[in-house]
Amino acid sequence: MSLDIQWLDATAEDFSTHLNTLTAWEAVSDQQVLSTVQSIISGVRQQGDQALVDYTCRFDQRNLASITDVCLGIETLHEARQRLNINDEQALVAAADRVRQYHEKQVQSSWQYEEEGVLLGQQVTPMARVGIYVPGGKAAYPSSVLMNAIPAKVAGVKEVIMVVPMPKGVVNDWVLAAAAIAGVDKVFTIGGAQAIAALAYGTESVPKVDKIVGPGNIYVATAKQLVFGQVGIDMIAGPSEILVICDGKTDPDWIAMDLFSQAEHDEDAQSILISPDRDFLHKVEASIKRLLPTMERKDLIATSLANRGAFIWTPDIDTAVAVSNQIAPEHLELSVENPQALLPKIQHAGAIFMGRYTAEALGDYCAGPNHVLPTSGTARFSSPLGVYDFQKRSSLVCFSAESASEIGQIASTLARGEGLTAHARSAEYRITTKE
Ligand SMILES: NC(=O)c1ccc[n+]([C@@H]2O[C@H](COP(=O)([O-])OP(=O)(O)OC[C@H]3O[C@@H](n4cnc5c(N)ncnc54)[C@H](O)[C@@H]3O)[C@@H](O)[C@H]2O)c1
Ligand SMILES: N[C@H](CO)Cc1c[nH]c[nH+]1
Ligand SMILES: [Zn+2]
Repeated sequence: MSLDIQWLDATAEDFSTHLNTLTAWEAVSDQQVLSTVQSIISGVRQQGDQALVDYTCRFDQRNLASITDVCLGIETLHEARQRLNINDEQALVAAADRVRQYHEKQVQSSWQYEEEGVLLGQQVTPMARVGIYVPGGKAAYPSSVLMNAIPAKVAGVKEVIMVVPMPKGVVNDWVLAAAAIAGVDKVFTIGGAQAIAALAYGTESVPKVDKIVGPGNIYVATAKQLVFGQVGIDMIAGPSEILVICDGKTDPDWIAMDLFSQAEHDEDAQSILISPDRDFLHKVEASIKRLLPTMERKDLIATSLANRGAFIWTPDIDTAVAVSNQIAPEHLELSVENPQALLPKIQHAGAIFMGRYTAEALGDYCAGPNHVLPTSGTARFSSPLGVYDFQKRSSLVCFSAESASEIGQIASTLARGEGLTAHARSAEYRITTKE
């Protein structure tokens, strides 16, 4: 099988240009996708359930009589769980337990403090109803059910509505069982932009939610970007990414398979290996050539590697880290002897996998941390999906008569400085003049 993958040299003059081309991915950059998504969103807003039925028949090749064919209640989820074999069910439960334990550490609590007649604080409350998008086009993702729903439930969200496309109407027991285990309240087997529009605006059957989280393809990402403001969103998650920094001493087959692990998600997934050892890069290339024909998704992997795969040679590990910081990858594997020593130098990465034994795939399923992570360089400013995404904060303010009088003077002065006399007088009513 022929292999088409870019080779880059970090010391070359045109390196940055190549790197920028390789790493650029933007949801709302494709005009055709944008106009398709806009028209789907307005279709759902105008025609509600009927539009959902029509789009789902068209895009997921389903034969639906009515919207009720895509609504699944809790009993259906539990029936799917019962159908799983015991080993598979136990693996899901074990993964869910690890994910829950990790996320319980993220819970933020309310706090208050008092100083001289003033009480100040922050009250933390869960969102009431959230929508989780679970991708289901090219593959089904029970692990994404756990990663999206568990933090919501740990945060205390009362109602978790899940949407997941079910191409050709093929029921995936894994996905439904994961929803049962994670405590999802309702499932609609719809996907793409139409599912996002339904959650954002509500239809006769799909309840409008406060926030939509979860990854998806370009239609999903574009739709999330367009409905933001109407509802909250977690992030715009693009195609999966892996960047491996290796000192050249890990088994090349392991690294080849780690690169495949993200390439097999999507034609636009990004898989990059950086090493200061040129011979090692060649060994990994040989491993890829040998192993690729053995892969079930060999064509998808080959396309992905050709589109956005790269071997990057750097003069040393520090330069490898600098290049990685420039890319800000979703997943960063530090396949080196002492990953702890590199940690302080890592500025941007969604998740950091430390040491030769820590395959990124463990993080995708059951390590504990969330696998919904910032992609496309957004790790520069955003973080993994977590309990904090489902909690919101209200400020608390309480003044005694004396403190209202004292601090009110400052408010009054500033309000008059802004020319806002109602503000000023509101504060002044509470100012008591001392005899
Ligand atoms: N970041 C993460 O945690 C994570 C986890 C799992 C998957 N992913 C990513 O999620 C993505 C999943 O994509 P997917 O396609 O498999 O599933 P998906 O569920 O995101 O998309 C499927 C839907 O796309 C819509 N669609 C497809 N073609 C269309 C067209 N021509 N016009 C209008 N709508 C169309 C359909 O409505 C369909 O239901 C991949 O990029 C994968 O890398 C990310
Ligand atoms: N690697 C994906 C996130 O980028 C998550 C996933 C789910 N299943 C397998 N992998
Ligand atoms: Zn993965």
